[in-house]
Amino acid sequence: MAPSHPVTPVEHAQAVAAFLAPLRTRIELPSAAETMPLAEAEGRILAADVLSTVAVPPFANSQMDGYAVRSADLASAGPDSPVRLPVGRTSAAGDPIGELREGTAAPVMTGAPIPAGADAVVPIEAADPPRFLGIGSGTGSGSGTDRHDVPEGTTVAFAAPVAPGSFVRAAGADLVPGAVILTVGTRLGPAQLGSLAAAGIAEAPVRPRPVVLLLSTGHELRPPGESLGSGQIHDANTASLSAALRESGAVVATAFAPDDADALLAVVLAHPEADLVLTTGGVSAGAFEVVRDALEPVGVAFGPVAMQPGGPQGLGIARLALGDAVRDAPVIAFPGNPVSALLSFEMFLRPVLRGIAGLPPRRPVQIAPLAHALSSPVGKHQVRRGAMRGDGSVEVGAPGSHLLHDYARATVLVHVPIGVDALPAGAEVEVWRIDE
Ligand SMILES: Nc1nc2c(c(=O)[nH]1)N[C@H]1C(S)=C(S)[C@@H](COP(=O)(O)OP(=O)(O)OC[C@H]3O[C@@H](n4cnc5c(N)ncnc54)[C@H](O)[C@@H]3O)O[C@H]1N2
Ligand code: MOO
Repeated sequence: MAPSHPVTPVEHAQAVAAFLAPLRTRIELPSAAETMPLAEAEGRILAADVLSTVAVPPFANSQMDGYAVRSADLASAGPDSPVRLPVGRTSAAGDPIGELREGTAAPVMTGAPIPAGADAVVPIEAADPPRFLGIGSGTGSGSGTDRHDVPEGTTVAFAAPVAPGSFVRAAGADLVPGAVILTVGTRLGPAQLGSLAAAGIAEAPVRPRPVVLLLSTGHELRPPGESLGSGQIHDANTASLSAALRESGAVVATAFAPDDADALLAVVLAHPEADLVLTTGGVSAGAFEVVRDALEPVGVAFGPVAMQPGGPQGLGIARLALGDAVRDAPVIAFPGNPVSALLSFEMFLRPVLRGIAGLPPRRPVQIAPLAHALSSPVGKHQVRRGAMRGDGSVEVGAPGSHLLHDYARATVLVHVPIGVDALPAGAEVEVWRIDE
């Protein structure tokens, strides 16, 4: 970034994406893959194609509760000339594959193997009688026992022919052995995890997630839950940015650094696992700018972005001395005001992290008319928090970068571009939905 004159938010977003490109490349290396049990793989990205070694389903099975038949046996069946067949042995889900004797019909339940020799299923509703008699666990033949055989002499009639293959789910219909189940880069959601499980796969190769050290700075901060002394406030950024980072697929470590440059560097050095250090606070023009003081001399550039809130930003590799060795720590520095910090995340970091995580990088965008007039600093891209009204217009809240509660109630972010100093009611603005 250019530290002396403001860059546009678009330019800074591109700079952040370029800055994190090496991290993305590293994460996407096949050799970086981790093997993860399915139960822990939700939301992760596949690091390699996954192939099936088995057929799914593994055997031909019935799509309906009914009778497995040879379709040829019913060729002459009609309303006036029903075909009556002796009832053979039942096939229930979980039974081994049986065999259908020629000229018989075998009760078959949904998901049960089609007996060898059968090529079609007639649903029970189309049989006469249209219900199973003398089989199952409710037949009174003794508690807990399932009856698979009907009494000798039982028959069933069919009043229509059946096409070969009717209601038969073929072996391998979902997956054949050797088929690619999912390709590299696929995000593992419910259907993907289920499909892997159906193919008997218990663990998957996934890409590592970026580890972000989130570092809040400022003597005035106390964790929520603690009482405040004079001049102190509760730390909001750790909560908001931790959630934002996790929602975008990152693993978060949190730390706090007081307003002391050496202490801040020590915290960074104590977290070698971090792929990225994200700081909040201590970057503007005050006399106690700990982030700037600590990191500017070791390589991080600070400067204004023409955005409001979120103007002061920092970006760069901090080269830190570690005994005789050095450690390069990629750093992104956000301003401390809670709205500024969260909007900085929204504009600069969220799209990149979500791209790495296989998530849609952009918010849903729409154009909406303003419910009322507003003003904006002409040299800055202003991002206001707003809410959609029932009539489709957008009501815009106050611009202050300390008004986090307003943000919490907002449903949209309202964008007022550089070069605009005022807009009348009814003017059309770009809004990003944040309520999904
Ligand atoms: N003379 C100037 N003053 C300021 C300028 C400027 O250009 N010239 N820029 C203003 C803008 S814009 C912003 S944004 C802030 C940025 O300040 P810092 O990043 O240095 O942040 P701090 O001074 O540490 O804090 C600002 C504000 O936010 C509160 N804060 C900080 N961290 C947290 C947290 N984790 N949770 C809740 N609140 C936090 C802090 O108490 C301050 O009130 O500078 C302006 N000033
Ligand atoms: O740019 Mo600051 O982020 O407005 O409060």
